[in-house]
Amino acid sequence: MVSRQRGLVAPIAGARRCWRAVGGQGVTGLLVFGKTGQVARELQRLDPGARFLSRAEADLFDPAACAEAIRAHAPRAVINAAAYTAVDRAEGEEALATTINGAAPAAMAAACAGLGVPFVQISTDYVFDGSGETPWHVGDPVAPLNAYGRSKLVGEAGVRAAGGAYAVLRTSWVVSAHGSNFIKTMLRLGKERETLTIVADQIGGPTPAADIAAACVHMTETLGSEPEKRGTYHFSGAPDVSWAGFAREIFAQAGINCAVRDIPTSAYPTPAARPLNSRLDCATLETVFGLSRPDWRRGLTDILKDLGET
Ligand SMILES: NC(=O)C1=CN([C@@H]2O[C@H](COP(=O)(O)OP(=O)(O)OC[C@H]3O[C@@H](n4cnc5c(N)ncnc54)[C@H](OP(=O)(O)O)[C@@H]3O)[C@@H](O)[C@H]2O)C=CC1
Ligand SMILES: Cc1cn([C@H]2C[C@H](O)[C@@H](COP(=O)(O)OP(=O)(O)O[C@H]3O[C@@H](C)C(=O)[C@@H](O)[C@H]3O)O2)c(=O)[nH]c1=O
Ligand SMILES: [Mg+2]
Repeated sequence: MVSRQRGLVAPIAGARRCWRAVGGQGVTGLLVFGKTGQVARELQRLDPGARFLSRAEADLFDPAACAEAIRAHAPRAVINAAAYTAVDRAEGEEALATTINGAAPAAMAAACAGLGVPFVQISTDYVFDGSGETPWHVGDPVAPLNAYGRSKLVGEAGVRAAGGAYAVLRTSWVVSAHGSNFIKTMLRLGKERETLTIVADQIGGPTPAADIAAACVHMTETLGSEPEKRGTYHFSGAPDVSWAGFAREIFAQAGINCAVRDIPTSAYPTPAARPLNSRLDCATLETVFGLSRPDWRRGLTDILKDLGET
């Protein structure tokens, strides 16, 4: 479990005191692309002294401008929490998604490598084709089923090619009190309907954005002194569950009286195909960075409290 209160944050806070303000652009030296997204907001909560770049300040559609922003801020570390995340819309906008999710992180990673500072890129379970039932290892073959997954894969390759002290952190099913996500959709629909039909054959790990933010910060800290830990890692909440099972737990914890009926993916057609098996084997992250899978049920409790639902 990533401890948001003690284990993880305290040592980071200690390390933070050693950092000096860089060019008046944030006091901790951490530069984050993204300001309004789920992970970006949790990073703000965790490290309010970091510098967060909005789309107006750094548009990922302009990768060179993103690299220039990094050089201008001269940060101690960079986390990319911005991305094109509209999975279905990406089917009709793959070139746009590929610039934002592919070329921009590649340019950021190259700028970070040039400055010798750590860079963390967040990627996705959607790089896998979802076959089988065993959890995906980091070295398993990738074969995305949709445009979003392909665009994220381009980003992964670009970040690796840049070298430097990078980490590609693949996560899945991100949830928080902010932005749009499955918990918020279920709260809305569950109050309107008596029954919902939800796919029960897509299995994965819902992951609280707060835990991803804590993991990213911890990884930038570690990579600063141990760049040999660069690489690709998996991080998802436990236990693995279907979307239908996830919906049931949301309604149970929120006290919403809405029945969930299991359906197969084939009964819920969407523009983008989604993987059935999104289970991620997160063992390497635990071995190398000491970060274990957070229990998403506890994260859900926190999110419902944040939303004023409980
Ligand atoms: N959401 C999920 O379920 C999952 C997400 N991920 C990955 O995790 C990371 C964080 O995702 P999450 O926090 O959910 O993202 P959100 O969808 O909540 O937020 C996306 C962020 O990216 C910004 N953004 C989008 N396009 C641009 C652009 N052209 N230039 C600058 N900023 C832009 C948005 O800004 P604006 O407000 O201006 O639109 C917003 O801040 C991403 O890399 C994503 O691929 C991985 C697995 C699952
Ligand atoms: C609203 C609804 C959804 N569903 C299904 C559709 C889908 O398979 C699943 C989840 O729906 P979403 O739209 O939240 O799924 P989606 O936006 O594809 O979520 C993905 O986003 C990207 C960014 C990622 O990287 C992935 O890890 C994953 O989190 O629930 C139902 O079966 N019934 C419903 O009533
Ligand atoms: Mg979505």
